[in-house]
Amino acid sequence: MSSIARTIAVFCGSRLGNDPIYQNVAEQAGAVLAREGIRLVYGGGANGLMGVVADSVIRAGGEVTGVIPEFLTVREKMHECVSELIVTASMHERKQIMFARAEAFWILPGGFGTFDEMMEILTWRQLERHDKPIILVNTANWGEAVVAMLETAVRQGFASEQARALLQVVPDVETALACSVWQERSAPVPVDTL
Ligand SMILES: Nc1ncnc2c1ncn2[C@@H]1O[C@H](COP(=O)(O)O)[C@@H](O)[C@H]1O
Repeated sequence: MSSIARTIAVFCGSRLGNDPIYQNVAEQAGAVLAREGIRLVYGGGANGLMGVVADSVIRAGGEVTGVIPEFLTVREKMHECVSELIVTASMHERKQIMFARAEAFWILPGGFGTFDEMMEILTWRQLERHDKPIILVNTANWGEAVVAMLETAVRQGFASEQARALLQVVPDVETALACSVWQERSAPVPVDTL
């Protein structure tokens, strides 16, 4: 059975970026998730766009799960007001929990950490460890360079067109929502096989 995801992981920056348009999209993402009754799973911080998305969901009465490694609780200012906060022993445990709980992934503007999270979830899909939608919201074309990198790999013969197509690139959050269709599985991939 396919339906819109009930829990969506958002990967985005722990900084705000230098254009208010990035904060706007983070606020919109939170508002849309809350409006649709979709739980947000995210990195658990109060800083940057991560904090903006979480605050926006909370303000609109939605549900938020934050997942943060113990060593980042100070540096990324652990969010105190989320519905559920999971403090993990490591970054790997954080990623596994976010992966297991989410039924779709939205990539919003961010930096190196966001790129890492996107590439990992994308390569897990390339390796057929899951079939959850991965959607990059390309606000103000912020993702141009990362998409160009993927397309260069295809041109150079290091990746297939099919693998490139696993990342959906959309202009806005409403389109991301429409693409967040997930096929329910009776047996999800166990996270310890990743
Ligand atoms: N290597 C990493 N793996 C997973 N997550 C990471 C890594 N480095 C940083 N992060 C987290 O990603 C978000 C966003 O980071 P930005 O660099 O601001 O995009 C943040 O929670 C980092 O802890």
